[in-house]
Amino acid sequence: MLPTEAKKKIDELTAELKQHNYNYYVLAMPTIADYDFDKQLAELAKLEQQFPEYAYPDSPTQRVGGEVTKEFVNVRHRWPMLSLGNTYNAQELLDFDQRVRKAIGDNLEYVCELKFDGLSMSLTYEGGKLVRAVTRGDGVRGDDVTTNIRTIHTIPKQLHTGNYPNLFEIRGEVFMHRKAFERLNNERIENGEIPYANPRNFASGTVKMQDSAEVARRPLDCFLYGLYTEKTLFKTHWESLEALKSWGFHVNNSSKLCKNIDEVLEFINHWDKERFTLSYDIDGIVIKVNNYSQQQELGFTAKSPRWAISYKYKAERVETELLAVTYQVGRTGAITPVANLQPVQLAGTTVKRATLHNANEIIRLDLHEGDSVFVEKGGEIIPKIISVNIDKRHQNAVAVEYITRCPACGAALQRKEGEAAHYCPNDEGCPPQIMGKMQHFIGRKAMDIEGLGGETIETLYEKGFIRHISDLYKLYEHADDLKQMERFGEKSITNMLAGIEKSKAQPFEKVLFGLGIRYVGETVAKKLALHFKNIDALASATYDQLIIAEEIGDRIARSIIDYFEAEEHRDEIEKLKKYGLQFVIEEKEVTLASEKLAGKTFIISGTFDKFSRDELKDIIEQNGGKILSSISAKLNYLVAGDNMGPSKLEKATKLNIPIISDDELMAMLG
Ligand SMILES: NC(=O)c1ccc[n+]([C@@H]2O[C@H](COP(=O)([O-])OP(=O)(O)OC[C@H]3O[C@@H](n4cnc5c(N)ncnc54)[C@H](O)[C@@H]3O)[C@@H](O)[C@H]2O)c1
Ligand SMILES: [Zn+2]
Repeated sequence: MLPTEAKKKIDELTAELKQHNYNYYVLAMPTIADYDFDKQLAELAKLEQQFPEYAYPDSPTQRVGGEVTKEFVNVRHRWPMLSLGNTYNAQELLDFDQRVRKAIGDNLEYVCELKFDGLSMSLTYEGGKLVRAVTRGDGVRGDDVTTNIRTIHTIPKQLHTGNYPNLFEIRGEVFMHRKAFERLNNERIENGEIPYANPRNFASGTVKMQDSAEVARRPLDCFLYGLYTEKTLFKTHWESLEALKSWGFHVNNSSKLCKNIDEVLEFINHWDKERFTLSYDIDGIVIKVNNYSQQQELGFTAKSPRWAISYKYKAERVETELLAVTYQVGRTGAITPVANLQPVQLAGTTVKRATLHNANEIIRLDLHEGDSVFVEKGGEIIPKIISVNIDKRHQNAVAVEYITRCPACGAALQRKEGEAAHYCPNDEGCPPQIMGKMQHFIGRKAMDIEGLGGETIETLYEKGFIRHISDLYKLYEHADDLKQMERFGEKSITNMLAGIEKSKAQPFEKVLFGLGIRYVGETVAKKLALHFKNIDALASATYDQLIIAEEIGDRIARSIIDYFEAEEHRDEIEKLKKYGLQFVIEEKEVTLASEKLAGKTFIISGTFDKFSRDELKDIIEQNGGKILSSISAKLNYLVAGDNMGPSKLEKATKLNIPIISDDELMAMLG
């Protein structure tokens, strides 16, 4: 290669890889597969070796890829947080083993660990208390995300007495279990938000949120895998892992001590198949030299330790043809472009469609009609188009152009500031939105109406029988007309009407979820119902009153206020009330355990290690106490846990209200 060519290529690759690092670490929305990223990085490293005069000192080959953000206080790491070299095949691993043995001799052991696919976190403990949690950032400095990390139940906030040093740092991986990911991602899809591609991105996006109440709603977990102390306490990594377990840390039990590289390869092969049985994603195996003094001898490169390496599993990928791009309109009006593909086998299933997320994705792929595309389904649950095979593009192929009007109702699409999705604004007149809302309402998790399915809703809508949710409850007036219709037997009509009648008994929380208020998923609806007890209290709640409720943050509070401001929503609720739906929570009979808190009022805020907020609330009420909905001079006690919002704290302090812990509350009960 000519030097001028090399320089151009180095410039290009450097710029491109930096952008990918930003997408991956800061936005948590990567646009290229890890495998391709690593291939490009290796290409750049090779060119830099041949033409060192053109290499940039801050090249992505020399630095950890992340950065610190402006939203958090940034903290310098006592020990830099590095990356890991990676390999994708056995030969590269054997080369690693050769290099290691050349440097330290043949007398060595390896520890093999699962490579959890999340984001690394550094935790500092002082006197057994968690004092700080910091992201890797650029490796030298990271973001202080302590309040968010405190919401993770498996991270101890206070260690039991033990023989741990007074000050130490421990590192691990924060991740999200696949089940939680699916549940929350489905909620996002239902709410018309853009889903995350995989649990890693979801976890990474969550840790960087400003709203700790929202973080608490998204269950994260953490495995710890590294101890850092001023004085070396143990001879080997394996011993330190054992100690971490005994101090109460969540250490993964699959790790294995291996005598040689053959045992390492065996471990890798074993987990290549077994990894799908885990409840979380791993993207490979980490291999570490066990002995600390040997680690020291091997040392570090600018970016990663020489005593460790990762073996990464490849995601399965196939090539197929793009048949057409179609557009779906969700119940919230969000438009989702979908790639319809020539059916192809991938990871054990037939793939016919892949999501394209939004207009940006089509631009990123530079998608043209009839393109041949690479589709992947690795840790990702939703198949995704990774890239286009440009070599196979037809001459004169036309670029795919995003629609400007709603495919269902023709309204001009809108795009909100800062959002990637386009919306159809015509929520009162756009058929898929109206039907989508009704389908959501009758669904199993909402009103669970027997004898009425999604397709029937479509037919009833098309025939003009229903326009709003409330119309379902006057359907019986049309029983005779319905029986005249094709495909509807007398029996099925009777069943359907009975199902609708029965749904009037569904509890308030289900009705509330069924209304389809943006961001009010199943869990949030439950919390709101418990807290506000009835729809009128919820509808008239102020912003301050809303964010006091458990798990309700800024975003949800605003959405609720918007919803109840709309007159058509209030009218609809009045109609549903008249039909006899439940808009008040069913009060459980409370048997008083004691009268010790009689006449006293409480507000519970923050998160607690030993109790959920609902449990504390029950305890207070069972002992005669009362829960208030907002901080005022009438309040006797604020029970505060971790992560209490600063505004609440300020208000309580101003009003001179005693702030007590859960332990102090228990002490009041004797
Ligand atoms: N697709 C993209 O756009 C894009 C962009 C940047 C980076 N990436 C991917 O990220 C990788 C680089 O990221 P990286 O620097 O975080 O390196 P890495 O993820 O390959 O390896 C280092 C990390 O592994 C994690 N880890 C998990 N389990 C571990 C264990 N048991 N012991 C020690 N560490 C463990 C730690 O968080 C550590 O920081 C690249 O190889 C690439 O695949 C992708
Ligand atoms: Zn429309």
